[in-house]
Amino acid sequence: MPDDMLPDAVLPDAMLKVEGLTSHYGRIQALKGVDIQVAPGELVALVGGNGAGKTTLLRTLSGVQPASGGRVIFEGQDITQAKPHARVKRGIAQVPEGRQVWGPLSVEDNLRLGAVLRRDREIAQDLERVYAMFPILKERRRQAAGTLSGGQQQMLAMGRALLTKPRLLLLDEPSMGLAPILVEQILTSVADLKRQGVTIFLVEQNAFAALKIADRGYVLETGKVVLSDSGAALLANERVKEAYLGV
Ligand SMILES: Nc1ncnc2c1ncn2[C@@H]1O[C@H](COP(=O)(O)OP(=O)(O)OP(=O)(O)O)[C@@H](O)[C@H]1O
Repeated sequence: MPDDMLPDAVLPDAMLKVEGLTSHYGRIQALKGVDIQVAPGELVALVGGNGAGKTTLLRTLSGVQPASGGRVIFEGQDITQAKPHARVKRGIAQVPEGRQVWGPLSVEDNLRLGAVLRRDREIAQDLERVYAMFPILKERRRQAAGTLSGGQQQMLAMGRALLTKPRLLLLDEPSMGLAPILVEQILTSVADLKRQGVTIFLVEQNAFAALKIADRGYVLETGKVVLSDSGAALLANERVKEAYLGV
């Protein structure tokens, strides 16, 4: 393990522990033994270039992509083989790359889809919380989701994930395809969510924006973690600056 990696002992109570995780597409190995930890209440960013394996890692955490080796431990339970819906029930929600909202359905029906696995009666309250966070969604709640802009669809995808009442939110490239001002707005919302107590694992190609709000970060290259440190230290790291920040 390189000197700049955090040893396991630093996070004895990690909410999420990823140990030696591997994943394949046929003969292509996309993840080559990934070790990552996220403590309760943390906002942890994963940055890396095209094809590094970021999306594959998130899909393996949410259970839609099988792991070929290693382990995923969530709140002390081994969930490496658990089905996606079982992980949602345990409190893991993923906001997928490209939003994937249901275009013909209304904004509010999209949000309610996030709550279909819930049995409690607090859904109306949580819906109001999402509307308070993203007032534009309340304004457009009866409108078809497909008519929203890219930034609004990202808010909707985040709102839908929040309706599952997650303890761990997995975000895949929320800034993708958005104008710089919207990137800032979306990532400010992500930082707000952390302040409200949601633990967040944020995958981003926009390394600067992600590391700026992250407590800690990991750099993934060709399926392996090559660096890990606080968000601020990674922003100041020469290798990160050169490869991901264009400075
Ligand atoms: N469905 C697939 N079939 C075969 N290979 C795939 C598939 N999806 C991804 N890969 C390969 O796995 C590796 C990791 O891809 P992945 O999409 O996880 O990277 P990424 O870091 O998310 O990149 P991007 O930012 O471009 O989405 C790449 O080499 C990619 O070509």
